[in-house]
Amino acid sequence: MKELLFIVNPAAGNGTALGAIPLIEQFCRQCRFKYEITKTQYKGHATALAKSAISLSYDAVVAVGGDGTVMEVANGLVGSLTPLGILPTGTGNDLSKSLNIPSKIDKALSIIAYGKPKYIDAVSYGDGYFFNVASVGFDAEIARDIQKVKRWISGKAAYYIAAFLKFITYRHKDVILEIDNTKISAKILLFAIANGTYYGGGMNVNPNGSIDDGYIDAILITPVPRFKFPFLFWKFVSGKYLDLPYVKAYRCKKVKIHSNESLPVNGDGDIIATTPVQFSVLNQGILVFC
Ligand SMILES: Nc1ncnc2c1ncn2[C@@H]1O[C@H](COP(=O)(O)OP(=O)(O)OP(=O)(O)O)[C@@H](O)[C@H]1O
Repeated sequence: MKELLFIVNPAAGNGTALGAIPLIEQFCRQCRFKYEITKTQYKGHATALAKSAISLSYDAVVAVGGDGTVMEVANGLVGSLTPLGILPTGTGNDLSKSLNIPSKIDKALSIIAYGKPKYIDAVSYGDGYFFNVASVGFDAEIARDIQKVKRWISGKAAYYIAAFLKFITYRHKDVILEIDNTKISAKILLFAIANGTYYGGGMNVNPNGSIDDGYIDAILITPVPRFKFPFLFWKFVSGKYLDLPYVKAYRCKKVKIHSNESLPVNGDGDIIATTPVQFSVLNQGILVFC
């Protein structure tokens, strides 16, 4: 008989995660699983809850929420033998998309109930780990500004408004990148450090990436004329942009980013740091049902 712990973020997906609780209970009763459901009370709580669950030998600790919740739970489990389960009930759910976890709750629950966990890589940024995609530049500034927009508007509309405002106001940034042993000075539209493939609500940033190969894909996008944005945006969303003259991709183990200006760093949809920042890949960092 399986024993599962569900960590539910009541704030995720405008209440979608909370709405999943009756389905979780019904599913676990039908499968005759032992289960516990606990709700987070504050930002960061999920990491503490997951950490203290490691010694209790659950068959899985399940993050019920969006990318932020998953990152917090995963940070509590990284390096342990306790597998992570994911019920994608947030606004973005990009890591789930990178891992092919279905968005329907009953199907995602079946993967945890009947699937086998596999190792994926984690990427350290000093204070913790991210598991999908980090970035600096255009999209990281949107991730920062979205918090202000959310005071007035919730959900995806907040993202579209923050993105539109950034499109009008963005100034390209000067950075120095150290990608393994190669040093590059560049002006960037954005620079992505990708472990998974999808981010920003389903954009295919890293079409050739693999989340379990022991490598990071570093993707440098240099300035693009503003009038070309709409055309390139479509290419970016569909993952058909790596051969454009503005784009260079590197497969590596370590990345450092320096800049004169302190720049926000987005990791799995949240601001996790500011520059300077250093990333390194941890191969087989966490077990996940996917
Ligand atoms: N009880 C809580 N109250 C408020 N915020 C919380 C609570 N528990 C966790 N959080 C925070 O909620 C944030 C959003 O969570 P998550 O990303 O899972 O949901 P989301 O709906 O996908 O949000 P986003 O719009 O960021 O994608 C996380 O940064 C997390 O730290």
